[in-house]
Amino acid sequence: MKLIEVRSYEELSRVAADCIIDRVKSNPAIKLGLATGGTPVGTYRNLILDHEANGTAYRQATTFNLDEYVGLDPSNPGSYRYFMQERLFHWIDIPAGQTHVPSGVCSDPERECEAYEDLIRKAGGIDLQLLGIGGNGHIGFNEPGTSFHSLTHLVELDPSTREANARFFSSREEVPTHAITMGIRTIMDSREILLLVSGEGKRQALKQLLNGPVTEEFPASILQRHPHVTVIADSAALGRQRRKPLRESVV
Ligand SMILES: O=P(O)(O)OC[C@H]1O[C@](O)(CO)[C@@H](O)[C@@H]1O
Repeated sequence: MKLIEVRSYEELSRVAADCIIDRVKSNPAIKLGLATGGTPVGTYRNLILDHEANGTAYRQATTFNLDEYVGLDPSNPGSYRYFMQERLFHWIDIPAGQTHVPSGVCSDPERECEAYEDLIRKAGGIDLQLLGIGGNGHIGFNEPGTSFHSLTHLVELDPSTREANARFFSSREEVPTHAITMGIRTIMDSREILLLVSGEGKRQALKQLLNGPVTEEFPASILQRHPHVTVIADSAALGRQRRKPLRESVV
């Protein structure tokens, strides 16, 4: 894995956006895997600023989001479809039909999962997958114990994940109990992965990701086996201050 150490969340967001912009420019019909949560918000802000200032085009791009809460329709502000509309899709020139988020309100979740896998496969797979990491090592909504062979599936959320995501809802009880998520294998099949880690709260998870064993008890650890992963981590997550702006190393 390549590790890029940055000083701050702002720098992390700029570096991540620059990487995405670079890939979009060299492959305008790119298939992008996208993430939600607090971490990628600054990255999306930078993509929008760049689109406005430099006209980077997303007309030919296709996106696949990692996950969606079960029971929340796209008009619900807690849903990930709503999040993506507000934070990115509305502000760039990507056609709505080329943005994909699993449906949280389908009548048959199992079929929805299979259909989502099919969509990704028919698109030719994901070129670049953006990821955040949960404090317990989850990627997407793949909680500890998830099989490394899993494809898109229905999950019951860990209480710690519901607790961590309660900040996006008006009360803890409103956080859905289930979600549809790309599986670990779906994520690992991406040709390139960009993982963002920010803040003191992620320090332990980052340490385990970089130095721990590969185990299903810590889902993100499988990324050590992917041939093309870049981790961008800020000082707070690394637990050390950086005076110089950027440092790249192979870990
Ligand atoms: O960026 P955050 O809000 O810390 O979340 C980390 C991860 O947790 C999730 O929000 C799921 O709980 C992922 O979508 C995200 O990648």
